[in-house]
Amino acid sequence: MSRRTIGQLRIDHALDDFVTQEVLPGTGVDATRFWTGFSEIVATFTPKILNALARRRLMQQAVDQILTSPGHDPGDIGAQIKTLHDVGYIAKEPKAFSITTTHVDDEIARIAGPQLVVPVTNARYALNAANARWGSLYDALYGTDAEPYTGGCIPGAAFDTARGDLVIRRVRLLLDEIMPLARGNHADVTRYHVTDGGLVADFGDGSAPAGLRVPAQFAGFSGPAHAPRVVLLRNNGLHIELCFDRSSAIGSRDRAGVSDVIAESALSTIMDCEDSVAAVDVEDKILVYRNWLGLMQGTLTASFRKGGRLLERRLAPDRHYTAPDGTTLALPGRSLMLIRNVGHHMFTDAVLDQADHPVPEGVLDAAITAAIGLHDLRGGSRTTNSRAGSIYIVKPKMHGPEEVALSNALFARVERLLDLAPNTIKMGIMDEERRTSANLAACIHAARERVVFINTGFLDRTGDEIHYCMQAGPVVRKADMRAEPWMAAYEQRNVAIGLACGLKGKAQIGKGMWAMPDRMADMMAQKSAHPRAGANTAWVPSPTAATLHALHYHFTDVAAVQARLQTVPPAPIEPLLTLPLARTPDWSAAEIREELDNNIQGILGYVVRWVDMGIGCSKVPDLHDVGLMEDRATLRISSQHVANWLRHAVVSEDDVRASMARMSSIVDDQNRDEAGYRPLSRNMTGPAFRAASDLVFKGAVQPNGYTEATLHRWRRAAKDAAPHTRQTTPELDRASL
Ligand SMILES: CC(=O)SCCNC(=O)CCNC(=O)[C@H](O)C(C)(C)COP(=O)(O)OP(=O)(O)OC[C@H]1O[C@@H](n2cnc3c(N)ncnc32)[C@H](O)[C@@H]1OP(=O)(O)O
Ligand SMILES: O=CC(=O)O
Ligand SMILES: [Mg+2]
Repeated sequence: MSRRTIGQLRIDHALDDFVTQEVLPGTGVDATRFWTGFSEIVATFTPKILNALARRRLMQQAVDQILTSPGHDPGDIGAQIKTLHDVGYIAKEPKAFSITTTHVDDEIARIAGPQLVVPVTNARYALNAANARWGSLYDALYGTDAEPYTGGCIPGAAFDTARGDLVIRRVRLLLDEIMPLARGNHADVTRYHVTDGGLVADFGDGSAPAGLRVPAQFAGFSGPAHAPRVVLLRNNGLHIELCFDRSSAIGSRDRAGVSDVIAESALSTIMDCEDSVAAVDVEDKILVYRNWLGLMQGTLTASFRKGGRLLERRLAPDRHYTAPDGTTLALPGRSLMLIRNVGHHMFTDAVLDQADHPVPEGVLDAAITAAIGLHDLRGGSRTTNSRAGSIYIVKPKMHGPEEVALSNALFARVERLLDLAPNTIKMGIMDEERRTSANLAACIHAARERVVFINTGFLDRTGDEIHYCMQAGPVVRKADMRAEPWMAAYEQRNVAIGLACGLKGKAQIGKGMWAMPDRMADMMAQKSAHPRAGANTAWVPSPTAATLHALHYHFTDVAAVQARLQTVPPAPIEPLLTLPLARTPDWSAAEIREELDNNIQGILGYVVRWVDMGIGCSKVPDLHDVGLMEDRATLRISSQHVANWLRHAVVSEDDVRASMARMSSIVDDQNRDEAGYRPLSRNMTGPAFRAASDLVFKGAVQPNGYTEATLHRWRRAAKDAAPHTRQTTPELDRASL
């Protein structure tokens, strides 16, 4: 790896070339200034980050001491809280305050709706996610189990007319509920048209035409007023398009000629450089940054073959309509994009410091992803991302207010490097570590001028909870975790503290991921709870899930819910700190084996694709064949769970090894059609298997139970052994045609 020396740093040549030749031109920042400034930032922030990591270790040591001290009663929360205050785990609460963040886009501050997350390394998926601002309700209902229909939907099968009719009826009923006519039903309409700036529905039976019950829900149209191609409706700030085409297969069978109903879906998307990607070296980091650059310049494309056809995907244009008053109305064609950087605990050898040590990766991410954001801010992009002039960075895995303050200082320093006005770089704070939940108001206070979201990342949060009580005793089964007192307190407090800190109307209060991408009926039943709990966004794993989850925000006016909740105080801290320990473990041998197999199968199924193929987010079928979204956070939970049960002898090392052997065959079977897959059961000394072993057998001593160090080490070993095992890149997509 050849390097260029600038200031105190030695920068990988490929990264330097990428930054100098691709990122910086057009930003007004020259390369020497960028790298020299970056070198100063590294010199300032590396010791601070190392201190923060040392403090995490000291904190866990103090916790271990508390939890294992003779006579310690895990049920005595009062005593624990006192000690946690003494060791500084619980910080001083700030006085009442309101955040002062400005220049926030409507998608974050004012409109409630789904947030999509996508691995930014996959250009095809990333483009799909950006374009998921708009999605077909017909397709989402027809193509999933959200609309129960005994016939099912078989991918690739001929169109099932009965199922299609059911979907169309369902959508009309939805419209009757959220955008009703003043009289009659949408199902009976034979023609929609625009007269005198209002929407008119004819019924074709001689009865009088009807307008909308709430005429202001008519937001615009395109095409001729007497026969629009599109009618645009709006409810709770979210739009729905009725599309008309009597010559299309669907429209020709429809009384009113409706060919599709398109819902505004993913209002925002998190382009992820963190837990859903496998980026272990400079080559991978450049792929991450190059895709983000393509998104911020509006030039990213991906070519691939689908259904026998060659497709090229690019960013969707904005959408234009005639407003009811005759003026032109433009709506964004794409999700508002945020970028999730890595946490403070990651280091990258893409750049080495004066002691030849890898530099903090979060510092590199902050500088480069913000520099890339300049293309959007300075008008150098073919498409616009932030209309409010902000760059949105999501910062994960911060432990407590000092670490938020550290990120805040880092962002401020990057702003100076890039000549940005203070607080142009906004911060999303993942509430996903225990010390952040316990001090949430202080965390928000530490970034009060730039915070744009708090979000319950319950997956990492569960992993951290298990790691926290590693020494205290065996934890409950994974599926029982959600019923533990800490979880309810965590979710309620996040909303209540967010509202108390003035996030309403300025920022997002978000809920976590739906991790069963194929179970859309279950998602529809359960995720409606998120807006009802006062969250103005919640994570979804796919564009289809975004379109369906958007419906929840039509039924619940989150602004009204938040106004109501504003007087509800946060739950006390005691339940939040109640450990999820199995009080009198009485699991049968079969239950223990089932729990172990379930965890090991998830670990192996995810890790083999990560390490051997560089795929950071996978849908892994569980033992009941339910596809689960697995990423590094779900891996953290499973590996910590096994490590905890090993630590407390619920399972033995032999049990774990036997489970790993059994589950290897199952995972091999699940991947039998995957090109280039190397069976685990025939490769038990290979890097994937060894990574999985390290994750469980060394899990108790991994700082905070993080999986990154182990995954990176073994992925690098796999790449060294077989350098062709690359993750999907646009180039490879093209090459594989
Ligand atoms: C705890 C946390 O940190 S959670 C955050 C990290 N998690 C994520 O980012 C989840 C992202 N989701 C994903 O990566 C995927 O949805 C998976 C891996 C879970 C499932 O992927 P697949 O098995 O390929 O999905 P499936 O076959 O059902 O659908 C594929 C199609 O959906 C699209 N798609 C699926 N997920 C996404 C997504 N998140 N964004 C954009 N498009 C997506 C694909 O582009 C593809 O469409 P295309 O063929 O037109 O390009
Ligand atoms: O990042 C999200 C989580 O749940 O963890
Ligand atoms: Mg997380």
